[in-house]
Amino acid sequence: MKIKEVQIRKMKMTMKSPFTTSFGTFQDKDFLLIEVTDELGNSGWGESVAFNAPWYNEETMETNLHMIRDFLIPLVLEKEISHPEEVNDLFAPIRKNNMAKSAIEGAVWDLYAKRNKLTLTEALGGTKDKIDVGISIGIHEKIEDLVNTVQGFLDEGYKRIKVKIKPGFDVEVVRELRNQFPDVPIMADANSAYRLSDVGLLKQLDEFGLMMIEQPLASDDIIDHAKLQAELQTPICLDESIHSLEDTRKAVELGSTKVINIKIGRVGGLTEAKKIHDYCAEKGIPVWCGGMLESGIGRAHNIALTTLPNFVMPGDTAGSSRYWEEDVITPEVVAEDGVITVPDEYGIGYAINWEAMERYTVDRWTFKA
Ligand SMILES: O=C(O)CCC(=O)c1ccccc1C(=O)O
Ligand SMILES: [Mg+2]
Repeated sequence: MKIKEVQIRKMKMTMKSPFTTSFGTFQDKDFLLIEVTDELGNSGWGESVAFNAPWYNEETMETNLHMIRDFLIPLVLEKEISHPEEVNDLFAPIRKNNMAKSAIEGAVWDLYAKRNKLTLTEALGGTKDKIDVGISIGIHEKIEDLVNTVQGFLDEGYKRIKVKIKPGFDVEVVRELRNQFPDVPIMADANSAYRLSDVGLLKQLDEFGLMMIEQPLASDDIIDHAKLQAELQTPICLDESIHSLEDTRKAVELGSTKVINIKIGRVGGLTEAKKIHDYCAEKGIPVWCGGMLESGIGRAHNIALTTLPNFVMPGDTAGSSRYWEEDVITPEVVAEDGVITVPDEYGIGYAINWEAMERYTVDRWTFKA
């Protein structure tokens, strides 16, 4: 197939409620959507998960716009691509900028699946028709408010509770949650808020039987995480530190991580995500799919990825209604009793809600050969 046209849409959506992590609060989401069109008129969609500010990683919506427009689109336009795995090779001359690459690569996967009358799940080799999902809950000023929020999501049926922690909002919070919810699978995500010297404090979390602690130490570290894991009973799960299969291999070999959170954008696309999945399956490392507060487009990609067999733990892919008054896809993603039914339409499996799509679009650019 040949990519004849690429369109970038700049989107502006506002989440129903603010989401606070150790590095800042999100509510307004400005992000990019990509639509690629082939010579037969088929189209595929991808989402850039870069945020407005470079808090989670160094990319932003604006750096992604620059990379996509000035470097990545020229590498795919008019190229003969027989399989989306080739997009990685086309992008190889460009260093990093994984979220920008992933936005286009994801669109090419959707296009490829639709053109070949496959679901994205089938194109990836996924094996599930339903996936279990958990929910990620931001930092709340008051522990009692957090307890109420957790109870609400448990009532909706989410299979696992992830809470954000940071220094000063950690041991007591987890203790209270464990008291209130003795049997619920709970995990904590620190988003790199601690140093190895906090080992004493982090060890105090061991008594609460957390499923795992996500990214306790620096986003560029795998050495100190290995030292920390040797001291902790709670399994460490790396998020920010993993950008590729190579990073995964090194972290697993060092013993820095016992679980991996795979985010498609962070690793540069579905092809690399699948490679990480396959490697972890071989090594007996369970994986789950992380989230970046995506719109329905990115969410649909996450669902398809999660159908691969070694996604054995509930991910952060909650239903659309957890984030948005109205999503850009139809039907919206629905989590019923913590289970999402994998769509059976071709490609990402959801149609565009054009009315919402246009309403949330603030700018757009079209590129042709
Ligand atoms: O619901 C989601 O999409 C996941 C939310 C989440 O935990 C998160 C949100 C923004 C930035 C980083 C993270 C994270 O997984 O670390
Ligand atoms: Mg995380």
